[in-house]
Amino acid sequence: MAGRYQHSKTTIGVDLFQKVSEARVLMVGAGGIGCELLKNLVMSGFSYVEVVDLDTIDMSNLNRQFLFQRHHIGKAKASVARESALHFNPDAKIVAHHASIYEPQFDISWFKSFDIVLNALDNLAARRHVNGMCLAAGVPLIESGTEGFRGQVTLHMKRLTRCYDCDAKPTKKTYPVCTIRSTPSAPIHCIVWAKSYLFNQLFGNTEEEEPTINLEETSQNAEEMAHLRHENEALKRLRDAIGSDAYGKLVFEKVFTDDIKGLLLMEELWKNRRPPTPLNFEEIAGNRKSTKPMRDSVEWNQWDHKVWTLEENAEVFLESVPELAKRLLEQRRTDPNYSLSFDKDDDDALNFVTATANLRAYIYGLEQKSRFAVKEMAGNIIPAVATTNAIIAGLIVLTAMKVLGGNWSDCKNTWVASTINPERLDKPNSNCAVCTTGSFILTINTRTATLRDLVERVIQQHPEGEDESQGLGISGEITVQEGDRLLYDPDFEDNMDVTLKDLGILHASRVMITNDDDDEETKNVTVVLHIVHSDSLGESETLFILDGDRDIPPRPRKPEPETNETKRSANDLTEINGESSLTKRRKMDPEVTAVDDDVVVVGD
Ligand SMILES: Nc1ncnc2c1ncn2[C@@H]1O[C@H](COP(=O)(O)OP(=O)(O)OP(=O)(O)O)[C@@H](O)[C@H]1O
Ligand SMILES: [Zn+2]
Repeated sequence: MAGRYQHSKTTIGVDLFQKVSEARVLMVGAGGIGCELLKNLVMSGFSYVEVVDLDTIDMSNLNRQFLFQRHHIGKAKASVARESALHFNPDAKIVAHHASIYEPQFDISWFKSFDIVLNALDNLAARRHVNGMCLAAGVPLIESGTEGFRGQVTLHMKRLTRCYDCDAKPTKKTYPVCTIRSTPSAPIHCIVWAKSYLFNQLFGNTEEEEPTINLEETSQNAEEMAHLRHENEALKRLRDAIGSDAYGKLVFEKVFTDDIKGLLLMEELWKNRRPPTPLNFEEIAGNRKSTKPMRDSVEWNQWDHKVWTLEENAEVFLESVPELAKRLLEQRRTDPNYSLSFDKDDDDALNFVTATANLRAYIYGLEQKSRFAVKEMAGNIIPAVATTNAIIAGLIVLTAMKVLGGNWSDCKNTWVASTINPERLDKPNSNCAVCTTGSFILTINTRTATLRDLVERVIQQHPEGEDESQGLGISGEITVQEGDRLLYDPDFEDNMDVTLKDLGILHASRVMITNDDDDEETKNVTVVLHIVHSDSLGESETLFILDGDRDIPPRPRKPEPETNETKRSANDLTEINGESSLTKRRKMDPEVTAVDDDVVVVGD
């Protein structure tokens, strides 16, 4: 043991030592917090840990994810974290899964096999998924996050404390649609336009993700809305030219010349603003004779940090459009629905967004930015601090020990800023749409059962006079969804005779049932069904087995959850709501018009 420090019976007491060494721990995420945490766990006497991480090691991880070294680049984080942690305690049993936590192998019964779950994740959607699974499995969850010098550790246990979703998460940074589309007044507005609007319009999924203009037309903005709609239609037509040699020039002239000329006709807009100046393609790019790219005349590092000239921006724009178009068309040969999404680490995408944002900024007389600065602004980059991760990982282990020792009254949620602030645990939020919903495990043969079986027999069958376990007995108008995907509502019965399997409802799928009828008693009830596939159930015998929260009948909830601004995940401060909540929001709020990873454009 020389040179190695480990907790022992003497440092934490015989009883707790026993509980800790017998505990089955799940750690999700082996990044900045996860590396620190795994090392702490194995050195604190934990002897069984399963680690799940979907990623491989990147050069940029090495400065703080100290279980990884240069020769590990490209290898799975989970397996390398395991190997390295075993050097600290060769007796520990660590099981590594190089996989996403959403995979069906990580189903309810697997979650139930753990005594505690520790999240060391970096995104809201995965956190929400684990929260839902822990609620359904009845396993305590320790949630954590860091952002620069700030971080937090929170403890969640079904019915005892608030769940991860009890507190509303800050919504995405929002911008009025008119500021982004017609009257930008800061460089960030041009970056958002380039990244969230034009990039998606040209290379995104034009069927599903197309940002549309849904604003109510008022006399004030009717003219502007009509113009924006017209702009959008024209861009759609232009997309047919994708792949042609002239595509870059056509897009350039449309968005930097014609659309701006159209906007100038709306004199009202420019009464108190500096009017934009349309660009002239021929003057800026049309007459260039040299074929040597302008960037070749400067060092790469300088090129990244300097603010490009108008001509340089035009050149980069005209290079990046065909590059991205080529990639899109190649992929669409095998997958017609393929679309690109903006990634700050994709050189062509970043070049496109930098050049586009700068050309637009020039038009509006705004400051232009270097590629380096645009990357930071478009990617919402906040540096990770190893010390914060270490503090948080230490607090996670302390909290886990209290939970395993049954010492719940001593457990705290902890917020780290310039000081470490413990707070008592709060009771669940009675308006939380996640932990107040009934959650059931539905065992069913997904290959033979149809959506009709699910709706009419599992969900709607009235239990009156029958064995309670036979159905949920939810009456009235219901909606059945899987994630954002609508499977059934009273106006959409197309899939009724399709099997669950053919509808993509498989083992470990989660199906959400919402009762939308007007009856005050049952209004807004949401129930989650965790699907467990079983080959042995079929039509001739038992169709399904339902197991779950019968002791908490589904109860009404108010539509808006309580907000608690001070209690949010540090990681989520710049992070945005997951896809599903955005879609929900889009349904509720017709003014949410354009959506991407970290920006929502809303109506003025
Ligand atoms: N759905 C998921 N399933 C499993 N692991 C996940 C999932 N989503 C994220 N992760 C993992 O969570 C970890 C979070 O770690 P961290 O916040 O340090 O991010 P990172 O990707 O390593 O670093 P950075 O984002 O700063 O480059 C990552 O290793 C990531 O692969
Ligand atoms: Zn909750």
